[in-house]
Amino acid sequence: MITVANLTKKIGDIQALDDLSFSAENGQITGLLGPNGAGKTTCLRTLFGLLKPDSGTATVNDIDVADDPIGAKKQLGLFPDPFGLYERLTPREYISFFAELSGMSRKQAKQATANVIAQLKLEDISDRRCKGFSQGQRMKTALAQAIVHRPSNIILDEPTRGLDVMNTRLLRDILLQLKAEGHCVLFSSHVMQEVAALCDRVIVMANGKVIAMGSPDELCQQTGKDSLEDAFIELIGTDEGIAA
Ligand SMILES: Nc1ncnc2c1ncn2[C@@H]1O[C@H](COP(=O)(O)OP(=O)(O)OP(=O)(O)O)[C@@H](O)[C@H]1O
Repeated sequence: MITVANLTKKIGDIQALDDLSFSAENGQITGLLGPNGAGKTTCLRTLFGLLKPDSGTATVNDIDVADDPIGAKKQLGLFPDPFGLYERLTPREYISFFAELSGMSRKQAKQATANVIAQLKLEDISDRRCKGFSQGQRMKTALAQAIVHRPSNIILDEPTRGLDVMNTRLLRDILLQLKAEGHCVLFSSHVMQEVAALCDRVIVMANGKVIAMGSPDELCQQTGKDSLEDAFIELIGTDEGIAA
């Protein structure tokens, strides 16, 4: 479970997070939906301990990220930018490097890497260098890295960016599988269809604040609209920065 409580963060003159509070439950996919500049990335970076909030707390399975960053990270998988893979490494080397960073012994890391390679059906590329990989191959390698240590919580920042339809569907299936296994999945997006199709709960954000939260159906009911897209525009007051 992931909880943020009263998070504030000012970057330069911009109030990127403004008293932001919400939680994401186990066994659910929670979407952080907001227009460009809403503060989604800032929130996720704070959760992963990459940014220090000015005030408020971020906790992962009740571990305060600021007090125990290593303990919190063990419970958290971060889906990184798939374009930032180490090109000289093979997926097997890359994934097991991160498994060891999470605190596993070399032997445990080797086994965990073999398991995740089988789970994501990466066998055909697992011993090729990442250089030249397609976007889908990169996505799967990045995701394998995020889940190799079996974290109970996974956060993903705009995971479908740059993916084609097939790979978007593949990622969707993997997220649904993680949810079915009881993981807490939190992802940010400004793509309405993706959020409507996947999320049990949606946190609507703008200007660093929570504007509304609920299931896609509840948000439609709250606003008296038929689609999440119309509900979102009603809540935010504009369709700027949103993709259908
Ligand atoms: N390093 C930085 N320097 C200056 N301003 C920043 C920095 N990081 C974030 N901001 C500002 O903080 C606000 C929130 O940015 P953030 O990247 O968290 O939004 P986002 O919701 O992830 O947007 P997007 O959908 O465009 O990725 C924006 O106004 C952004 O310009």
